[in-house]
Amino acid sequence: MASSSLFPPASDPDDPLSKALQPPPDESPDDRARRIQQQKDAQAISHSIDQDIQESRKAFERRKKAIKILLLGQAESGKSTTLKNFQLAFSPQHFRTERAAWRTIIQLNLIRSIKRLLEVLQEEWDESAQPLRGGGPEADKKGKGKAVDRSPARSPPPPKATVRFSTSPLTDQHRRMRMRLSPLLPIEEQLTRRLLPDANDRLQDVCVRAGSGWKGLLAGLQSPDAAAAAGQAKEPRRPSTAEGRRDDPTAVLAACRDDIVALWEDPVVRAVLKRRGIRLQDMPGFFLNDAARIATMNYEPTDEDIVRARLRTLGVEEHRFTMESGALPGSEWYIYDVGGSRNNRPMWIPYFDDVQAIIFLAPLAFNLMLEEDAKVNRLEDSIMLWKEICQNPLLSKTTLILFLNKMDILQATLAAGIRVNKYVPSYGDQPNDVQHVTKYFRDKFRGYHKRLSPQARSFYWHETSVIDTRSTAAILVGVREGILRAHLQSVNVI
Ligand SMILES: Nc1nc2c(ncn2[C@@H]2O[C@H](COP(=O)(O)OP(=O)(O)OP(=O)(O)O)[C@@H](O)[C@H]2O)c(=O)[nH]1
Ligand SMILES: [Mg+2]
Repeated sequence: MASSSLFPPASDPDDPLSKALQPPPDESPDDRARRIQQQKDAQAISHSIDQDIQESRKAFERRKKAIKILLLGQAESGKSTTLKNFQLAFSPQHFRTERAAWRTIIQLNLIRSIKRLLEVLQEEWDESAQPLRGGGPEADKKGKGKAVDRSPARSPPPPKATVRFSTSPLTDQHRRMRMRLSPLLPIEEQLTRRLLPDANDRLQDVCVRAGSGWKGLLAGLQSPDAAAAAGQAKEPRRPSTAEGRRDDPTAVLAACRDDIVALWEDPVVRAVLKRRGIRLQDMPGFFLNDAARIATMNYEPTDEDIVRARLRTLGVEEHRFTMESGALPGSEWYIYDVGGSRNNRPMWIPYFDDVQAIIFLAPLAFNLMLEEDAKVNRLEDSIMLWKEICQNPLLSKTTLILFLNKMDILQATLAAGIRVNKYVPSYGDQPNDVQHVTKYFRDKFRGYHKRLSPQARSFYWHETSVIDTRSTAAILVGVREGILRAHLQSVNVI
């Protein structure tokens, strides 16, 4: 131990170090007291180093024995949402301690939708006053096949065509509402900059860097009354100053509540959105339908709100939790949640040789393109990623579990009459319904798994809508038991 080597026993008079440490023969009482104090301090430091080493050793052993799961899939596939379902189902107490931080994220998600709505209205005003390229406002979106146009407000097209857009049905009343909502606009930028100070380009949506302590930062950002009320709000909250904090969205949202609700429910606005082919409902982190509940001083996120909140992941986040119930309660699990966009993918590799299972999220988004590359179809990208994972030799013994996620969106897409064979010609004239479409793509994933896996392994898959916490909890119980069984088999316990 470090403590014994620092202070050799006094009984060894020949030891050179002991000799060097001997007090001088003419030591004064003050010097003696100082020397003894220094020895005590050094001993305390040494003891705390010993403890740290022991703790690290224990943590290392714990991690070695723990079950580790890696969540993979492209951006927006639902990895972080699956993680939240895991926490909610198996570690609910811990999940709920983070409610205060999620409150701000949900408010920012709502503000983002309002911002997009106002951008659309602005485009409508601009275009109603200016000449347009032939083909109308939808012409440049068709090729992309995007259900939602999430691009920032674009400048009006160059005035080289002859077609004039009809006069906008929007009125002065709409302009006044937009004016009153304008204080919301800078909030997102201000808060996002605080969460990610080194971001230099325009941020697509709310994101945080892994391990940046954003939950603590966000919980701390709320005004004292907001923080006090988050958790057990009994009294309606008041902002701590007349204006509230400049970057605490609560007071500004509450002041804008009636206008937000009125604008979103306005039939003229809905008609404009429909005509322009924009479905804000499909944006990640869509909360406009809940604006009346959220834009209040004492808003408390529900579990479902937290699960639906959109927060882009950057890098790799490690989440450790202890099972609060079920088989092996008290067992430790590590879940690694990764950023799915292309520039994040190289960061996945260091985690490959140390995980027991991968949950791969693949939404059957056959009609959407990647946000980071509008030329690449999302489903093609998912299949390409799946192939890489299946054939990776580092993962040959890893259990792969496929979640065909966002089944609710697939259902809505097919119900809206969007045909698969328009985007995937090989689908041919098979029925355009959920059952056939799911089977077609599931068989593709299964085929690649069988053909490319370096050694035979079972194919596990689930159809999921991970924003539905109830059905997801049932699926996760099965997933957890399966992973546990495979883990115990691999260490020869069963
Ligand atoms: N309708 C629907 N929305 C979903 C589903 N799963 C996830 N979402 C939403 O899709 C958005 C993206 O989900 P995330 O879990 O943040 O995606 P991610 O894979 O972690 O994305 P990155 O962190 O960017 O890699 C969120 O707004 C979710 O609420 C689903 O099954 N159905
Ligand atoms: Mg994520």
